[in-house]
Amino acid sequence: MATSLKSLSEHSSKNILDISSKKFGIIVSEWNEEVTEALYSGAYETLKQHGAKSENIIRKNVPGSFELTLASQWLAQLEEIDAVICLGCVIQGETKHFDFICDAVAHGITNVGLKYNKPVIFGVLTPDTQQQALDRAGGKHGNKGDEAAITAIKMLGF
Ligand SMILES: Nc1c(NC[C@H](O)[C@H](O)[C@H](O)CO)[nH]c(=O)[nH]c1=O
Ligand SMILES: CC(=O)[C@@H](O)COP(=O)(O)O
Repeated sequence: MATSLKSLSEHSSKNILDISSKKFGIIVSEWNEEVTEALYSGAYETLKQHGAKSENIIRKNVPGSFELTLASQWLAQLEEIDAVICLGCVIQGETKHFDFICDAVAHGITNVGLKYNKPVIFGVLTPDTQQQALDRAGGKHGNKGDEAAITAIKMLGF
């Protein structure tokens, strides 16, 4: 279902896990900062609303989405981290650079989750335009950061 047909922020809180003792790493790409800061706010607030303690939410920044993979490995390898949320926004430009980044990040963080056997969440927007990004970072289609946080919680309750 396309995002345009549902809100990224809509979710059921039924049977949600008690996450008061869970520790989360959130990695934020600095590219398209207006968007990624909105994603971070959504993810942070959603975790808090569901019982996470602020001292158990560890934020790290990376230069761009391509660096999310290595940074997710640095956090996922820490025994005390229960889940990692990767937040970024890769906007289509004139060249194929977009494709290489998106492909690398999607495959990269998938492999980190498999390697360390813990949730590593793909909270990366891959829009064609800035407006599409803003629409999904607290705009008319909700907030991808909310969705990423809920996904992490649900995976911990698997
Ligand atoms: N164009 C975007 C980038 N580009 C930077 C890369 O992510 C990476 O930091 C660089 O290639 C050095 O390794 N990053 C984004 O997150 N969003 C973009 O739109
Ligand atoms: C996704 C990117 O790296 C992209 O924004 C860079 O733009 P361009 O493809 O025009 O160099």
